[in-house]
Amino acid sequence: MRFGTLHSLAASYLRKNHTLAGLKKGWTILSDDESENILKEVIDIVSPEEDKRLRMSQHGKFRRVREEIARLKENGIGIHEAASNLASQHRTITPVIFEAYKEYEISKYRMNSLDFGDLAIRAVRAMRKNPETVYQFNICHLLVDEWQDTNKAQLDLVNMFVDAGSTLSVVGDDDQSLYAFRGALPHLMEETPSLFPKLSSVAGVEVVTLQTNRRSASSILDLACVVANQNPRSQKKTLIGHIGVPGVIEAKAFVSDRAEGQWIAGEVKKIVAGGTPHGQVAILSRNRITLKNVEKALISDNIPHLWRGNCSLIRRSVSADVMSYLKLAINPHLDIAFRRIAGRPSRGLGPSSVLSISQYMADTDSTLYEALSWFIEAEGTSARAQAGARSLATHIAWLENAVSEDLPPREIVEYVISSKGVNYKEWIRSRKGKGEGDDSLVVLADFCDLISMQDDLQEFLIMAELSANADEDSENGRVHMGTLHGCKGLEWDHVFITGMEANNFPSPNASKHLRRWSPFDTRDSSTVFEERRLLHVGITRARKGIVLSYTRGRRPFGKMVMSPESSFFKECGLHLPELPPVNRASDQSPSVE
Ligand SMILES: Nc1ncnc2c1ncn2[C@@H]1O[C@H](COP(=O)(O)OP(=O)(O)OP(=O)(O)O)[C@@H](O)[C@H]1O
Repeated sequence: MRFGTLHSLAASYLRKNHTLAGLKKGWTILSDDESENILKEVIDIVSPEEDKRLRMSQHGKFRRVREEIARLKENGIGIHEAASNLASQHRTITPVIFEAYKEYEISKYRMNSLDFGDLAIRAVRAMRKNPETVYQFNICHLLVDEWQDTNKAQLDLVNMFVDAGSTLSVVGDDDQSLYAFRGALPHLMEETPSLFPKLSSVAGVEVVTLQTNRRSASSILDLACVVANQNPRSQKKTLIGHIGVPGVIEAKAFVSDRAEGQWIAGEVKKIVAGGTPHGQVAILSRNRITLKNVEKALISDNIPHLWRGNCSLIRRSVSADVMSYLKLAINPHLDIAFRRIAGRPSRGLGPSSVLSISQYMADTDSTLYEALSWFIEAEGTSARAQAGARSLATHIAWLENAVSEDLPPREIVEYVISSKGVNYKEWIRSRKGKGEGDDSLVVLADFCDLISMQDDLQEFLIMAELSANADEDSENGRVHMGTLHGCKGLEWDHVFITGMEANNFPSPNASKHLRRWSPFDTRDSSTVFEERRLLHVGITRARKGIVLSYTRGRRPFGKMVMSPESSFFKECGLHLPELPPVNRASDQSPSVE
């Protein structure tokens, strides 16, 4: 039996069949930072000002192009399909976006690398051309959880196995579909029976509705159903509670975020004093920014807490440096990794040296690695830069050789960090307090510990990127803080949902955002359906108690912003206590509720 994500299934296929997918041995997955850096360079090449939708700040342009390319990939639209789309009468892609997409793909091709969005698309394309390869995995049954979050590219991947004779079970909940903005299809559960004609014609599709909930108290489930049933649906949602504890639902109103934070911190203390561990409490919000004051209150009250988010070991700067060396070891053409480590440790290769190496690379269509050899001999290269380039070239050659000789990953890392090789550790030590985190050496030790458990470098690099992209596990000894999007699949005894303001939740930007980014499935685009599903997910995380809180005046960025309460209170039939009239003094009061 094999376990994994659809991404990792596609990655395994590509490892086995890299040539069929147009990849060379040693291909690597780019981290999000690496893909972003490539895209930033692409933006400069493609004259985005020709697209009137892209007449905005540099950062705005970049974000928009990045998101449009991601959407195309999530919808299974590779560069070939994008070219057909551009040429068609009903095109949904603009010439500038297509050009950016193409340049981005060319850069990745040159670097023998893929981004996350490529995995399913590239595997499916190779499978379609070589159908016999689908049988390599010998999958007779496939079970996919969280099916409602599947995008078109992943659906195509699943379909390849189904077409090859595999049976399929999917588990999901349309009311927990939160990723339309990332390409998930909002009615996937409902439509699934019709999406697999092969299964329907052979054995039929059996739909099993799971209504018994063994997590939450009945009153909490009733509230969740009230929210879910506000959305149009073919069948009314009913959940039957099975745990025998009474649920507590509270709606709270505060004049200021400071008051809200202090109240929540006080409640957490009471809950913990009653014998519940910190790890059984979560404070969630539509946006991280509305949790700022809660965090301050938790810190002031010395309440241990944990932010969920992208803080994994793999994402730390030190790990990213060492990973770049490792990626270069198996793929010396990965320019983006090369650029990261050219000056880490510093070796006389400053930005201008890296720039001339890059220019040579662009002019001669070579890689940075090849350009390095040119740079060493080039006229005008300073002795210091020359020495730096020479030492770097020696290191890369050593690393390449180590991989071809199958040296264990731990020995390769040892070369990178120790004085017998790159001497990275010493450099990090010397940088303490000069831009590197104080705990960098600890992070480096943790990373080395992790690598010492690995046998296969390429597999490790692929899996490390995949796992760093996944959500982190919650830790039991700390109050969890995070966004509603990040809380899927988790559960706590007590949940606080803050920031229930009209200007925050439902997010006034949500429909605009969905309309812009879901050009392929616009059914939900002008609605708050997805925001309701988000609230539904938040409520169903709680076992025993849920608090929904509204704050009249917040200072998200220093300036006070006032807002009426979220329309969700009324929809839920929850009544808020009345607040005193607006007045500067009471708005600063820490304890008005
Ligand atoms: N048969 C059972 N008996 C007792 N407890 C159960 C049973 N099945 C599930 N549970 C408990 O119910 C809770 C929810 O289960 P689980 O996480 O599997 O549901 P889910 O449908 O995946 O939830 P969601 O998708 O909403 O996150 C868990 O605490 C789990 O331990």
